[in-house]
Amino acid sequence: MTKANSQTKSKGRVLVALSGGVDSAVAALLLKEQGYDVSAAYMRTWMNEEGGAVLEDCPWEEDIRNAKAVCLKLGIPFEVVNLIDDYREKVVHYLVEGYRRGITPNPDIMCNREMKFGVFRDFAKSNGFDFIATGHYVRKGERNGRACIREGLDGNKDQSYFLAMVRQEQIADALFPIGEMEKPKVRELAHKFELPNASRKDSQGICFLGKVKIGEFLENYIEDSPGPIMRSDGKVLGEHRGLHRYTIGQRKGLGVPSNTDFKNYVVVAKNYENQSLIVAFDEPNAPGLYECNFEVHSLSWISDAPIDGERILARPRYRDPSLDVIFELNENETARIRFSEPQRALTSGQVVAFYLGDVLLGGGYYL
Ligand SMILES: Nc1ncnc2c1ncn2[C@@H]1O[C@H](COP(=O)(O)OP(=O)(O)OP(=O)(O)O)[C@@H](O)[C@H]1O
Repeated sequence: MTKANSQTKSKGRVLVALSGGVDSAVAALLLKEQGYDVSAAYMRTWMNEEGGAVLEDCPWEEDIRNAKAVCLKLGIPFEVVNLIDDYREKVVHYLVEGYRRGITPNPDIMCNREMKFGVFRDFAKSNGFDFIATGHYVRKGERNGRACIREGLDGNKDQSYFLAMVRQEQIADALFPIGEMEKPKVRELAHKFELPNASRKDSQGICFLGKVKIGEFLENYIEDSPGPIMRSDGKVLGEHRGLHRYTIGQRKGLGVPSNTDFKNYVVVAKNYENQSLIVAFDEPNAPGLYECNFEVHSLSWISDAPIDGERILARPRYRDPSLDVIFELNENETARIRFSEPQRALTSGQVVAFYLGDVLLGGGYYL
């Protein structure tokens, strides 16, 4: 086919968010096969230069090498977009301030709303692209005549939860080419087309933290602020280095043995008035550990808010199944939800995602 021919037949210009991993590489491959005019860009969000020793392991250079090699193989243009400042402001700041305030933020969800479908999308639009694409395991659908997101076909890889806080305009021109596929098929395609990263391991964890533990990262930003570790009956068991280092439901790293066979302590509350970390035996009746009722705030809907009588499902956290809930919409983008079974350790700042069947409706934050 001549260049002119291929251009007239193009389905439009798409900028693929290419991470260096296999999923977005196969997304780019599929779009090219489908007749789009494909370019790719790597978002540079790592803050290795300011994180000093903590972040020196960051594999961003390897990511870029992989992304570049994929583009060379596919014969598509590649560039690195430096979004470090935006990332610092929109994700890192939110993460650090959230921990400082005692909530448990979700930087992956923020990264999707503010970076991939925010700054990155704006960059694509201002450079004349018709679409952006990612390697997320989600499908595009339609609800009430508007774009919506459905769970990925591969139930084990579904990433719709992470898109719970994006809005209609952010996804209207987004493409998710691998959402209809199962992961083994994605790998198989990568091998078949000899993509240079076909055997690369899947990435894990918060996008910029890599191998670094969140506690170690936060040490760069939040000073220790010690206080007592206290049992719910008031007995002091030890001292902690700062409430921001703990989250409700945490069992590991507490440093206080229960001295009771088959029983472990678990964090059930953080009391900021006297800086005390409250622990209890990890049992179903531990105070505050299991709840059915939750207040949710800052609700965000991808198309329309659900209407009365719709059977709403809620996914309390990533990888949990979506469950029936009683949903009561209140004013000011708040709601009250009730699960039929008690849920363990859902805590302020975490996100609940709402669904109608496999359609992602939106999400909100636990109060
Ligand atoms: N640094 C980055 N630059 C560009 N796009 C990115 C970057 N990080 C993630 N993405 C995009 O977001 C998608 C989901 O990111 P996630 O970190 O969950 O990766 P993943 O599921 O392991 O996918 P991949 O195999 O493509 O890395 C990726 O498929 C890619 O499209």
